[in-house]
Amino acid sequence: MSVEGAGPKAVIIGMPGSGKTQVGRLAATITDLPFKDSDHEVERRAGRSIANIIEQDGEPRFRRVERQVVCRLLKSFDGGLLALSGGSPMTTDIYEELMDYRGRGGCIIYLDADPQEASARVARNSRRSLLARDPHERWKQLHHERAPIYESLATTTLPSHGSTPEAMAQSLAEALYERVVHISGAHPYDVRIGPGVSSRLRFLLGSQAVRVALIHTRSVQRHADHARALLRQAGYRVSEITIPDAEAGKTLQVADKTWDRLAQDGFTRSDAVVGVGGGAVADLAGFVAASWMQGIAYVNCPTSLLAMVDASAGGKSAINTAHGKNLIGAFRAPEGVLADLKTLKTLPREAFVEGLGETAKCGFIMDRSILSLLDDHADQLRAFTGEEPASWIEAVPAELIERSATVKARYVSVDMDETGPREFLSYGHTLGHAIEQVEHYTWRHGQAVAVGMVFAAELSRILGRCDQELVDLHRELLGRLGLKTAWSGGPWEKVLDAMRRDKKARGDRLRFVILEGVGRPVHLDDPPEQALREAFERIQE
Ligand SMILES: NC(=O)c1ccc[n+]([C@@H]2O[C@H](COP(=O)([O-])OP(=O)(O)OC[C@H]3O[C@@H](n4cnc5c(N)ncnc54)[C@H](O)[C@@H]3O)[C@@H](O)[C@H]2O)c1
Ligand SMILES: O=C(O)C(=O)C[C@@H](O)[C@H](O)[C@H](O)COP(=O)(O)O
Repeated sequence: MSVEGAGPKAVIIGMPGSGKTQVGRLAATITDLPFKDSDHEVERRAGRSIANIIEQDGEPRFRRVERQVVCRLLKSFDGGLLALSGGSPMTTDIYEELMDYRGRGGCIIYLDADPQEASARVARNSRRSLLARDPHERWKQLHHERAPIYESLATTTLPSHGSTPEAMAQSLAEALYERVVHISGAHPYDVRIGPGVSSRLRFLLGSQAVRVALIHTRSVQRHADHARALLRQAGYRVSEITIPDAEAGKTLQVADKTWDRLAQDGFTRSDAVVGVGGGAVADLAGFVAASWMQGIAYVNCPTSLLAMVDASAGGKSAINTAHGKNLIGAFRAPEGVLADLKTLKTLPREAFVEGLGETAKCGFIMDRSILSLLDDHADQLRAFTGEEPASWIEAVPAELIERSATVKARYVSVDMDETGPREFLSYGHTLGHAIEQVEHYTWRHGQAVAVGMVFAAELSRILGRCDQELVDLHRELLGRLGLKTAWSGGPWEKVLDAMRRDKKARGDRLRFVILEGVGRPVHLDDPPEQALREAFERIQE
């Protein structure tokens, strides 16, 4: 995240005793950034202690000086870490400046302290004169008043319960380099993208869950080991469930075995599921969480590019049946999505390239800048090895993930249950899913969707809804990214039959998403079979 114009890299807010100064200083050492504490700046400017200012001139005078100091730092302390006093966000001018800073892309980190730990710390520190009398009671009262203000400002909340200042500083340092996409709606949550974001797992799961089912495939054992360690450290009882890889994990049999395990291990409605893996894991874990006891909490930790850009967010989950792809499923929002960029290191090239298919889809349906980014970096992207420097991963793939997740968020936030515009996210999927089924899931999803998009573009052109340039753009860009643009499978009748089970179909009518231009998706109802056949012929190899 970076703030537009001048301003700190991050502002740290929170109650007295939450460790803002200590944690901020440690985080500044880890990140090699300058650090300032607004209380110290006020004291430096006044040439005396805050206790002295309050005692002699009163609190209103102190707040006036503080307002001048903080408002100046918010504009001028470029790239530094700024810790504010607990009360400073309560001053209207400072609150408004903070909102403005946040609006410019600024990062505001709220250290959400444990009441016992923080008030005990305050009680030991006699310098905090505002809390000098009955510190525990006064702390609680202030917390009650201030927490809603802190929460309304925070771009990131770091609960500090039971954490050491060093661990908090590490989480804070990681939070500085993460990107956040917010998904709103009845159950809002964030998609966090960055190196090391999986350390947030405990904060998302909270204190309600006792048991956590950690669902993953063998291929990501190393990332699951990391998640297990984090969960155990946080005191959860972990049931590790390894499922078959890829589409073989998205079946009723696997779901059934997983439900059995939840029953044996005593999972109740307050327990939770964590899915670590590619899109197939996100689908199975999300479906199990949505169906167990009519729905329990879950967190997705995507480890493939495709799962990061698409499958892990949105709360749609599905399993396949013998009759087709994704025919059984549910809608249930996760508690959050942690796209830890470090996990991409082990992702095989073909799986990475496949993820570019769904990324391009987001570009075609809504955000042209995604297509430009893909085009600019096509050679490096298609040659992905996992050995790329972190600086490149955090610049190019991270940007693509953030932009694609933003496209997804725009649709999901207004149409969680897919009664309208969310269907645009399945651009290229009507034929794509049919290819996967006809090919017995030997084709990767992103590759099948790439061909499906070329088919949809051809269909649009045949019906006079777009020009040839758009079709050419599909073939050129997807081809440059190492994605397939043709398929010679069939026969047509089998493909048509599979497409009839696409979830956009209504009664006997097939429905497609086509484009009238980049960023201009529309529904196409019941197209003539002749046009479909012709488009199908044009995608033959
Ligand atoms: N629910 C949704 O909104 C949604 C959206 C898009 C796609 N999907 C589904 O997602 C699936 C495709 O996702 P995918 O491309 O991630 O496929 P996948 O889950 O099969 O993963 C691809 C391969 O990469 C491996 N892998 C994943 N991360 C790895 C890592 N970090 N290191 C080593 N190996 C790793 C997997 O084990 C697998 O072999 C499809 O089933 C598709 O239907 C769902
Ligand atoms: O989130 C959605 O909605 C999508 O359609 C995203 C698609 O990329 C994804 O492949 C999804 O699983 C397809 O859903 P389906 O309901 O058409 O099977």
